[in-house]
Amino acid sequence: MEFLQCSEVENGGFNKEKYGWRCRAKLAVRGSSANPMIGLYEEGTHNVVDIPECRAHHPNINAAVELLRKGIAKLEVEPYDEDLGTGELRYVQIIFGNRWRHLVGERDFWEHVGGIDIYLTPSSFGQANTRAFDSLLRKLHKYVPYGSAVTDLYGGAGVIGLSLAVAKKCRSVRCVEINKESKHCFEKTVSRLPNVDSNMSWHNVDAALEPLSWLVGSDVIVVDPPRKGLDDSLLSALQTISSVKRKAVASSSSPSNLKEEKRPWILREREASVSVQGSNRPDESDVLPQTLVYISCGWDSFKKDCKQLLSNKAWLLEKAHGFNFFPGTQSCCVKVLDLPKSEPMLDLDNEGKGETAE
Ligand SMILES: C[S@@+](CC[C@H](N)C(=O)[O-])C[C@H]1O[C@@H](n2cnc3c(N)ncnc32)[C@H](O)[C@@H]1O
Repeated sequence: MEFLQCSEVENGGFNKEKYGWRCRAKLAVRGSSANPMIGLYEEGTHNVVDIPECRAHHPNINAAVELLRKGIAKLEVEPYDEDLGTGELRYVQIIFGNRWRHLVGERDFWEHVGGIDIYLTPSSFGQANTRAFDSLLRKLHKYVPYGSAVTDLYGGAGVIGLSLAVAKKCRSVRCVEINKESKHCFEKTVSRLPNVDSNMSWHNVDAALEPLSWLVGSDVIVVDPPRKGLDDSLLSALQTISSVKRKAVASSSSPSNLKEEKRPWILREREASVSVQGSNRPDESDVLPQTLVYISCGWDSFKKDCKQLLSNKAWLLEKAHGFNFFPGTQSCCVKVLDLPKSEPMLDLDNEGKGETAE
């Protein structure tokens, strides 16, 4: 399929920094084989709007759509008909999957974000709007104390964790990611980091499995889940950890007293998929998270998760910031910092319009 060429969009065939084009597309196909419509739903309907010259998509996506249009007509492929439930082609996804063929241009794709060089492959998650992401990271850095132990859940190639390792001289950074394709990106990125005396590791693990074991040992937890939000098991682990912490404070437990408590989790030695050791390897099993940073690209799931975290005062919301990752749309990316010290500042029923805009 000629579409494979679109992987080049991800691999540096254009200047994302400058234009901020979207380089992935999921489009609906309707109409007839003679006159196919390939585009997005009109707001609030399932009427497909043809967008042959979409200005938000990279031109290569538009070119691929044009090629598809010709192919549908030539091969007489019948687009889906929602009323009749008939047809052969309903949606197309452009630039997805984990098999890529290098056609032209540089084989390696690096971008500079969060103060470090990041290596990305087409099959690893990459932020579409690097300029907005860079602003988000710079803001995030301010909330992470120097020398923290950080766990970066839903970490992709580890961009957030590794930028923190460098900027905040973190004593440890653990990145947890379900997509094994991102391991190579983490390794390559680490290879270009300046000298950092930090224990850095990347784990190919489902964050929903044994989440407590990722929370214990961290001062700061960063979560950056897909649009569906946090997994239930992680949400309840975050609530559990908060109540353990409150109990510890109430009984003025020292860390060593905490160690003696019967704890509901067992820290099992895990085999890290990638591990880079700094000189400092303290026993972190008594450290509990003080700060949770929630990066969200799904407002509804974020509201739901946040309400649950704020219930029973498990966590208190300190700050929220909105970032315009998708210019020309109503979507924004929200970064929230939960710290157990002040009252909520964000009105969760205000449909995401009340935060500081960046
Ligand atoms: C919004 S992306 C964020 C990636 C990364 N933080 C970044 O900024 O590049 C969400 C990531 O979560 C990963 N993911 C989805 N479900 C997961 C799970 N259950 N456990 C761990 N990672 C998961 C996805 O593969 C994806 O890389």
